[in-house]
Amino acid sequence: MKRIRKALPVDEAIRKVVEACPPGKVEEIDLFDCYHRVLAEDILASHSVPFFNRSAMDGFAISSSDSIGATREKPKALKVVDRLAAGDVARVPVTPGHAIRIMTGAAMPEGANAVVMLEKVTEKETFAEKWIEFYEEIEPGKHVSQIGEDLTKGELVVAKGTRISEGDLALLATFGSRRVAVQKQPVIGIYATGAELLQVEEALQPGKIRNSNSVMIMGQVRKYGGVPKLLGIIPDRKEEAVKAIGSALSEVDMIVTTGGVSVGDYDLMLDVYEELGADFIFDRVAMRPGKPTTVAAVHGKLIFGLSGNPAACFVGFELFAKPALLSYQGFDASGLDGFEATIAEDFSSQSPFLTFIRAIAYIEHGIVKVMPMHKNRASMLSSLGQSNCFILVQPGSVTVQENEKVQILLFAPFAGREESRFSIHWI
Ligand SMILES: Nc1nc2c(c(=O)[nH]1)N[C@H]1C(S)=C(S)[C@@H](COP(=O)(O)OP(=O)(O)OC[C@H]3O[C@@H](n4cnc5c(N)ncnc54)[C@H](O)[C@@H]3O)O[C@H]1N2
Ligand code: MOO
Ligand SMILES: [Mg+2]
Repeated sequence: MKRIRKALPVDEAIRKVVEACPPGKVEEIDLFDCYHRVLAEDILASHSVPFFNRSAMDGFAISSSDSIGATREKPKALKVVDRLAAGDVARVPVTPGHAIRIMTGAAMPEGANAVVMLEKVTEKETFAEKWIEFYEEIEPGKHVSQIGEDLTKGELVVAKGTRISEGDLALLATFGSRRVAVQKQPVIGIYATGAELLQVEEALQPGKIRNSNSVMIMGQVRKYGGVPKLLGIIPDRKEEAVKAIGSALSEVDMIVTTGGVSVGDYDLMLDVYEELGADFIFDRVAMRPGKPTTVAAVHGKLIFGLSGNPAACFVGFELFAKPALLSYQGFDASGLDGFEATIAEDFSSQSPFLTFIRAIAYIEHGIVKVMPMHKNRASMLSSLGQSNCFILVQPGSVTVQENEKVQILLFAPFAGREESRFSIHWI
């Protein structure tokens, strides 16, 4: 029986994907492999930082009371009784009239509560005794990093759900977290479909094209923290496709296929999914490009049937596979990350559906501007490389004048264009 395909609004389709997304799993890995992974536990400070009062300068640890009355004309003199490198612990305390030479990061000796910088003293040696003279009063705590001034024991240091940055790595190392609980990265199987497809390295042949979607999806999977698994090209034959996708399902967390989801004679993907026992989440979306995008669940795993047209495939991934990848890694992925931008030229469109126009967003004089790309058909690749966002255009006949506001959806950072750069005023 032929399926009756009803186009779902984009927001509803995204919500349904997120609802159907199985919760991700947690694994424990080495800290040194954690960069950009998603933390699966709260990290609390297991001790204060600093853990001991320490010198913030190379200088001399003194008791500030020994500096009272020091001036250029009447310097104070203290006898130097020891020397401490970072990592040392003082052998003797600082007693009145005495100082200890101390390096940045070394623990403050008992009896000392301030540090005079090396540059602020005159060093003298008399009869093998070392002395310093300095010329100003030193307030208590001067150049001393106090216990817990950075972090106090028990404080939340890195929150569950954080994508671990290089700074977070330093914090985890500080607290001895060599093994870290992180969200598992979803493994995404990628199948291209179509008799016209050649491998990337193959010579062109009449009527054929190279498979460009698979490697593009691979990049998108990596961008959102997944692990891509290229599964190759399947021909437009139902039995082979059922076998190939069916056997791949056990090895991956989700599958993305491209092509074969429209209404053509060789568009068999929906039949293939059906044969695999799929629950269809939707089989058409009220959008352009990517109208025939289909998402189904087979044995609890999501299959994304993206369109074969390169730009439609790209949009389908950004709208529906991205939230699933993020959700699997523990993020709230139910909303779209939209921004408002000022359009840089007049624009008009006519479409019965919400349309995603590839565009370049950049910052000009502190304002987010957006320039639509001109080659915007679903089948066109050329604008995919440079663009970093979609302009969302409502259905119907739409005209936008230069400098009017539009909604954009970013899928890459502001970059790649002179206008996006600005000079830093260093002074
Ligand atoms: N009668 C109708 N025809 C079409 C409709 C429709 O509603 N009625 N929808 C059009 C729309 S919209 C789209 S989008 C496409 C969707 O096509 P499919 O998802 O079925 O994809 P294919 O037919 O397999 O291929 C379409 C196009 O994309 C090229 N392609 C496919 N795979 C790749 C790949 N891996 N790398 C690069 N390019 C690929 C393929 O050669 C075709 O040119 O259907 C419209 N038709
Ligand atoms: O919906 Mo199709 O993706 O416009 O070309
Ligand atoms: Mg087709």
